[in-house]
Amino acid sequence: MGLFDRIKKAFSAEPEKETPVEQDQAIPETPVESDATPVESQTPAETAAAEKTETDEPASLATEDDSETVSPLDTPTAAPVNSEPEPVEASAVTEESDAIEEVPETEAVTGDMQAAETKKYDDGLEKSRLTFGQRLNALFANFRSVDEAFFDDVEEMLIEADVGYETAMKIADELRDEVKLRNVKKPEAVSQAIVEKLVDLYGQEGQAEDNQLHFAPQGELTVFLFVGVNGAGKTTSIGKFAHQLEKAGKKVLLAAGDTFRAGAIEQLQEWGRRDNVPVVASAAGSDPASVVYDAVKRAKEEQFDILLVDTAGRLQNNVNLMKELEKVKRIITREVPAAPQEVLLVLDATTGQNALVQAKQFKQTTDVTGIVLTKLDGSAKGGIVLAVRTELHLPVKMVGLGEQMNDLQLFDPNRFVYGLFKDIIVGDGPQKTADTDVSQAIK
Ligand SMILES: Nc1nc2c(ncn2[C@@H]2O[C@H](COP(=O)(O)OP(=O)(O)OP(=O)(O)O)[C@@H](O)[C@H]2O)c(=O)[nH]1
Repeated sequence: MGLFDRIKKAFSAEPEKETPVEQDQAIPETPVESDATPVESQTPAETAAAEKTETDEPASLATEDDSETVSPLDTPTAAPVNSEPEPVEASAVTEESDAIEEVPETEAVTGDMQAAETKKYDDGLEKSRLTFGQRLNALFANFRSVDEAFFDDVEEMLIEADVGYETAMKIADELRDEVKLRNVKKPEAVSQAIVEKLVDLYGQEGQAEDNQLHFAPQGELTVFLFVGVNGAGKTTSIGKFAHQLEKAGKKVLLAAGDTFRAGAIEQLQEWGRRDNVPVVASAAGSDPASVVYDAVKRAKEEQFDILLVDTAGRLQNNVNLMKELEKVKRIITREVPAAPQEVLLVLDATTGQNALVQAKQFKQTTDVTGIVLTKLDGSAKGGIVLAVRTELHLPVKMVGLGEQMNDLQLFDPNRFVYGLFKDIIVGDGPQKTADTDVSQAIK
């Protein structure tokens, strides 16, 4: 089954209707507990309600009390529920009780959380979705037949949607073959074929594996280095990420490696206060490598789990700043040979093709392991994810889908594609999915 079929199946499934267990029987009323779970106790119903009203504060205004939200990254390795299922009332157990076992409460809880995550993607991608939808509509408004002029229009539409030139050509070429093969003539069938092609591109080259974040084994220090141009969202992403790691029970330390801009140090320190996470910082203008050295030393001595390193915004073509970045990286590796586990390039999705150019040059000069694509919520250029993926072969590991503390999400291609094309993909809207990648991210 191809990725596209899997997505359609996942999102059009109606599991509730088939089970004899009522939703409130499947989900226990009592607060869930787990020794392994540092997340505040919360009933799944509360979790769902909180997610529904989506009252979590904007990242810029966040306080320490954000207990109403549970994001995927809040989900630690262990499921946030008792491993012992709540007993189901005798009256609810019928001869169909086999089916009850097929819907364990853990799955129901996970389903609620997954629905909330899907909603974040849907909301965050609204602008891009509208753009794609409008472009497809415009394309088919003057549709006469599937001829060369039509394929030229398709190419143009895809380029405008920021999927990248190479990707646009590739899709248009494959579409020509597909249309011939299937003998497709109707606009709906052609538009479906376009979406299928886009979706298939995500499925290629092991996307499911390498968009994972890599952490050091338990008990060892993980270091993530954040790089990118000014204003891309590095500091904000670190702040959001630290918040989620901390809530997942990790001991997190931040390093204010952006010593170039005094405001950046203060900004990170402010995040440290909100997240209740310590920050290693030095005066503006000091050597970033020495700040990072101090941070690694402290992280090792005090047995922190994760160190997140902020760096100064730099243009990818500034040789000196790029050398400085290499020095920072060398120091980390000298002190912790397996680190940094991730060098995350933060890109601002609203900059479209410019983000692609930046990524190309950073990739040439630094060992970037993945992309954090921010501000997708403010961008109509969601197609850029495709371009980064197919033209640079760099995995998108996290996406910024809004200004809330929990709007930094692990990148999930299924949710992303659905969020982008849900108006076109045939289905009943977001339902439970079997995807558990997110909870596996934090080790
Ligand atoms: N809407 C939205 N805004 C975001 C997102 N991520 C970051 N921002 C905003 O983008 C702006 C810049 O973010 P910073 O974190 O300061 O960027 P930076 O890369 O650290 O910038 P320098 O410190 O100048 O290098 C801030 O106003 C953030 O609130 C996102 O996913 N969505």
